[in-house]
Amino acid sequence: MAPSTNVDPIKTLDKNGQEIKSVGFQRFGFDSEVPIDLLRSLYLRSHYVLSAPVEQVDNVDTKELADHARFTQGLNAYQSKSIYHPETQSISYTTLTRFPPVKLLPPSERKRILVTGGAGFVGSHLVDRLMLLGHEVTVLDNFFTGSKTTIGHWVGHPNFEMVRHDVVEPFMIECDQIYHLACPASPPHYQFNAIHTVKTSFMGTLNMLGLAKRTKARFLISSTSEVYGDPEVHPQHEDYWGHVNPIGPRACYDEGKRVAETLTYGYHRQDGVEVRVARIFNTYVNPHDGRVVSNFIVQALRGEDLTVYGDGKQTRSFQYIHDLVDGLIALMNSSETRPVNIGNGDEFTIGEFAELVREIVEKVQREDGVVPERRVQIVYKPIPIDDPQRRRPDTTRAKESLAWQPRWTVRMGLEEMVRYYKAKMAEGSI
Ligand SMILES: O=C(O)[C@H]1O[C@H](OP(=O)(O)OP(=O)(O)OC[C@H]2O[C@@H](n3ccc(=O)[nH]c3=O)[C@H](O)[C@@H]2O)[C@H](O)[C@@H](O)[C@@H]1O
Repeated sequence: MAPSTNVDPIKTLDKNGQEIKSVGFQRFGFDSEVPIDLLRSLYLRSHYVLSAPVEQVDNVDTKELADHARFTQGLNAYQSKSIYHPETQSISYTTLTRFPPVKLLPPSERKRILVTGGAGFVGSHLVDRLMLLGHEVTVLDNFFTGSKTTIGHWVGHPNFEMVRHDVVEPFMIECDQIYHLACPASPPHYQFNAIHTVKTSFMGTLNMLGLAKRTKARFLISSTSEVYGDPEVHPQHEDYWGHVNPIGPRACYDEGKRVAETLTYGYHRQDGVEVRVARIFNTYVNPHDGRVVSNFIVQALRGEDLTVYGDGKQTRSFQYIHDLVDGLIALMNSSETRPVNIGNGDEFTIGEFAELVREIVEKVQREDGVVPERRVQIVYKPIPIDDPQRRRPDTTRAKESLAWQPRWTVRMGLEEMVRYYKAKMAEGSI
């Protein structure tokens, strides 16, 4: 059952019109470069579901195959296709018997890397990269917002381990590096159980710092632009102390991350733990996330109106996941111990962003010959409490200390994301 090849694969061009064929780089003695096509082939891997009635499993809809082929471009040998049977609402999973090639590193270069929250959106993309680069990766996740399907394609690989574990409880393992990403990050998710969110930030970070201290592992925490709150300084530089409401509905996350940073520097000063602090700014995310990028794309693809909260004049600056993963790996392997903003400086009002998503979805639909029944509209809903009014990172420090700057414009990233969401919709998983 070979995927259709008579479709034009998507191509992403950089700011100079050159096709982007790989992500990552070699810096600070750590090689993080992998082909982008290989990464794309992983995204759809365990979701690679085709619809077919039970009796027709060998003859599935080629339109779905075409949508997948368009996104993944190749590497069919490593794809597995599960089958969804609509009439019985059941799924026949296919598990992988062959993994994509990973680098063979000498033991002296192969690191044992722990990724907490490794089944989340950022975590799973980081895990893909670290695995392809030949490291030994252990994922800890409680699967509250993360999902096994994001990293299922590595289960069984000799370099990979996945453990269901909540970081609020201690965890013992030997490791060289810890990427501590575990914490729900979407406002509806982190407000769902505010106390557990604070506990995750405090107890989780305490436990992982304790582990770093015992093993002498280098510790990187994913902090957030939310430590700046509703900022009075624009753009936000790392030296700005922030403007956070300590008792509002967002406080469980904002204050949680602030105390997590406090703990991190406590262990650094008192116990000499090697620490790295990444303050991550808005990043494109998975469907069902509840944040603005996924809401708008899914709404536009479904032909539903785009919901702008408030008057849409509040601003955000969006970065693509590959840039973020590049930034995290560069920071981990650099000698920078101060907090570093990782984000894209292209600032949009949410109203402008809604229009951009609508325009890009329309462009993709035109390319695919889809004629929507009507043009989706932009509708306005109440603004959430304490919603920050302006947000844009000052990334001077990342540029100077890590030689890092974003490669993906918002438009490039959005086009790829729309294609990805479309492929997932075609298989029925959105
Ligand atoms: O990524 C960040 O830097 C941080 O900010 C996010 O918070 P926020 O920027 O408010 O994320 P969204 O929920 O995506 O909202 C962005 C803006 O779009 C608006 N929005 C959101 C969703 C929607 O359907 N429509 C809409 O207009 C929100 O009101 C807000 O003004 C999250 O709290 C954190 O994941 C993260 O650490």
